[in-house]
Amino acid sequence: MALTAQAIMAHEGEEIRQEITPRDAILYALSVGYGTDDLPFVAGPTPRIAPDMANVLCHPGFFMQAVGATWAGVVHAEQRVTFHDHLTLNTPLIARTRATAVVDKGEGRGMFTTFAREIRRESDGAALVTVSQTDACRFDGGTGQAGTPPEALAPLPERAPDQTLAIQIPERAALLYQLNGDTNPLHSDPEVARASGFDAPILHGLCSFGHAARAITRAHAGRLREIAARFTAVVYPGEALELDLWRDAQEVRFRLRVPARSVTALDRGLVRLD
Ligand SMILES: CCCCCCC[C@@H](O)CC(=O)SCCNC(=O)CCNC(=O)[C@H](O)C(C)(C)COP(=O)(O)OP(=O)(O)OC[C@H]1O[C@@H](n2cnc3c(N)ncnc32)[C@H](O)[C@@H]1OP(=O)(O)O
Repeated sequence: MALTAQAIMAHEGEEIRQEITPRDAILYALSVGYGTDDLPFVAGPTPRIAPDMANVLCHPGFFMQAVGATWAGVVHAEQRVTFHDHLTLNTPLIARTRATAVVDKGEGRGMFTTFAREIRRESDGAALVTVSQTDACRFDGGTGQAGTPPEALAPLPERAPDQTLAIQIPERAALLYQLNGDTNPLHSDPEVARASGFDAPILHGLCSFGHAARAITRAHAGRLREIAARFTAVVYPGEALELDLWRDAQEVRFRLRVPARSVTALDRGLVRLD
C-alpha cells in the first residue's frame, strides 16, 4: 500500500512505560563516552542520569518502519530535546509518540517525518522532557505534506568557533550503544549498511549526539534546558571527531566534524542552559 502523509499522521504508537534503573543509567552513560572522569554518572548504586538519556526513554522503536517506510532508506535527520524537569531513578515514566509533520520532497526523492513524545511521570502526569525526532526516508517520497515541521534550526555563527574539543569514538561504540534499545542492523551488519548505501555499519546518530552533549555539559556549567542538532553526515565507529562550540550568554551553538573526511556530522547544534 502506498505510504501517505495521512496514514503516517494517523499512526499512533503504543503508550510506553519505562523506569530508569541504575544499570540503565550507567549503561547509557558508558555508551556515549562517560568514563573514569565522570564517576557520578558511571559508578555507585545511585548514578546521576545523563539528561540526553531522554533520547532512549519510552522510545517507540522503529516508528517509520512501522508505518511502512522503506527500511534501507531511513536515517535519523534531526533531534530536539526540551527539558521541563529532572529525570530521576526508579520513577515510572510514560509516553506515546505521534507524528507531527511530513515534509515530502516528491516521488522517489525522499521525505522527512517528525514525530514527538512528551515523557511524563506516571504518578502525577508531570511533563519531564519533550523529545522530537525527524527521520529522513531517502527511498520514499510522493506522500504529500502534513502537519507543521519544526522551525528550522538557525545556521551557526559566521565567526570562528570559541572552542574546539576532540572526541574519539571507540571502535565498539555502536555495538555498545545498541543496548539502549536501538538494534537497527544498519549499525552492526555490513550487508545491511551496504544496502543502505554506506561503506560499513554507521554509528547511531544519537550516539554522536550523546558524545557531543557530554562534552558540552562538561565544558559549560549549567542545567540543560534544550539540545538540538541536525544529522548531516554519517559517522563511522572509531572515527576521531572535532566539536566546535560558540557561546553567547546561556546559549551554546555547536557542530561536530569528521576532519579526516572533511564532513560535518552534526550541524546547527543548539544548547540552552539555565
Ligand atoms: C530505540 C529505537 C531507535 C530507532 C531510531 C532508528 C534510527 C537510527 O537507528 C538511524 C540512525 O541513527 S542513522 C545515523 C544518523 N543519521 C545520519 O547519519 C544521517 C546523515 N544525514 C544525511 O544523510 C542527509 O543529511 C539527509 C539524508 C538527512 C538529508 O540529505 P538531503 O536529502 O540531501 O537533504 P539536503 O539536500 O541537504 O537538504 C534539502 C532540504 O531537506 C531538509 N533537510 C535536510 N537535512 C535535514 C535534516 N537533517 N533535518 C531536517 N530537515 C532536513 C531541509 O528542508 C533542507 O533544506 P534547507 O537546508 O534549506 O533547510
